[in-house]
Amino acid sequence: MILYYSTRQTNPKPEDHTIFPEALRLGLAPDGGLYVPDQIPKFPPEFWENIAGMSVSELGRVLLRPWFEDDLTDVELETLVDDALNFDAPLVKLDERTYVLELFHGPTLAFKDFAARTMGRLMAKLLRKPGETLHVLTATSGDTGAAVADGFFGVEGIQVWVLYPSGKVSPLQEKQFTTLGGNVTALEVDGTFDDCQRLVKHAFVDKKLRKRMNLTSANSINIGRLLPQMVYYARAVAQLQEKKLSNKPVYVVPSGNFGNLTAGILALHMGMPAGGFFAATNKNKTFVDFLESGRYEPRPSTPTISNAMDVGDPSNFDRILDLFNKDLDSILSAVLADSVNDDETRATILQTWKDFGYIADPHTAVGLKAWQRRKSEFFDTTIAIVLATAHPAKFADVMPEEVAQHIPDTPALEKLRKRTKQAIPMAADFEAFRKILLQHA
Ligand SMILES: Cc1ncc(COP(=O)(O)O)c(C=O)c1O
Ligand SMILES: N[C@@H](CCOP(=O)(O)O)C(=O)O
Repeated sequence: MILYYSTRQTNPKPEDHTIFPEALRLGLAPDGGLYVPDQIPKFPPEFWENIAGMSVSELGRVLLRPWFEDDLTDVELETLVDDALNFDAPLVKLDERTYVLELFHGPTLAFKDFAARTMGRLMAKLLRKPGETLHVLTATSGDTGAAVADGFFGVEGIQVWVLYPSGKVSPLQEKQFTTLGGNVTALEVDGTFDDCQRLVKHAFVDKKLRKRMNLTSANSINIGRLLPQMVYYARAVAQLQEKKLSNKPVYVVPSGNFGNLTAGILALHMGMPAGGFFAATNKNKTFVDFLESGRYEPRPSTPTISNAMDVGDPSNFDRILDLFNKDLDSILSAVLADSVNDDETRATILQTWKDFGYIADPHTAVGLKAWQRRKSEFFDTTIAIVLATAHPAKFADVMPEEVAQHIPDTPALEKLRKRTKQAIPMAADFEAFRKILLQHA
């Protein structure tokens, strides 16, 4: 049975472990650490070599099976996964060595849909109790809020709170989580994304609040978010086989809170073939500096045009350390990192359009630029899979006009433009947050 312990436990004893539904419910461990699994099921090379033709949901059924052995029957898991993961992640070729894995074909047009839809269904199945409300706290720099709002909207017994930094998300992202109403309440925080994340984390260690309210988190601090994110990495492997390409690509991951990268590393531990991981950040480069200096020095985030990655203190850092037994050399043997500024991001969007007729959103462009700059450090046969984390239509306002004008219509987003924003303004102050929450306890 897979059990979970907190990253803050150096030598976890049996009583420090918890089962999946409890880790899902608590979100953050009571000591403020992140839950990590005490073992990772491994699939043999023959499995990974023979997955051509498997869809996202077929891969989800197989890969997630060992993780939920004690929580869901085969039929329950299949139904849940088929319903949640009902869209593809196409692998698109740019040149001989560069492919993009498009993760934006879900309802809110960003990679968060894979996990938010699966997690919403897991919470509804495993955590809801008749007559009780489960309060789902979510800090967002744009996309998580949208995916969680969509994935949890109208689910009975669940109240979603989305905290976002005022003026620091794109207009369409904001509309995605401020116009639904119902069980989704948006809190517009006068501060940065890091402030939003701090307020959410504080709520989980506030004993009074926890006693009065059934709280959980839909951010990547919750282990329930990361397990489903492994599935699209496997879909990339399947497509490499379909295209008869090298089975050991480098995965270039545009990174902010490092949930996406952590999910890739979990997949690696499950036996997924990979030539390595490449974390691409914008100017918020706490992790890049850590790999260079060995010192983790979080700092306030600064705004960029790849706003969803504006994170100065990435949540999943401790999980990455844990997955590599806190050994910097082991991390360095599997993970490279680089930082890309806004001018380089804009230039890459333009160049990618000119060279390949491909429209990359600013987050994907950060990944493309990092790969272009460092690809000479890899064998000439190494190919990169750059994770395309969002649809460009969400960020048209900050993209070069010559490219933005070619973004295809996205009816789902167009409809949003006419909707009216509803958000409660809030100072970046825990007492203010607690007061609002307690009014709904
Ligand atoms: C479009 C986009 N790209 C990249 C990221 C960074 O992902 P992660 O926080 O998992 O590192 C985010 C936000 O999470 C995002 O919304
Ligand atoms: N980039 C994210 C920030 C929250 O990250 P998460 O992966 O921890 O939910 C966003 O778009 O909201």
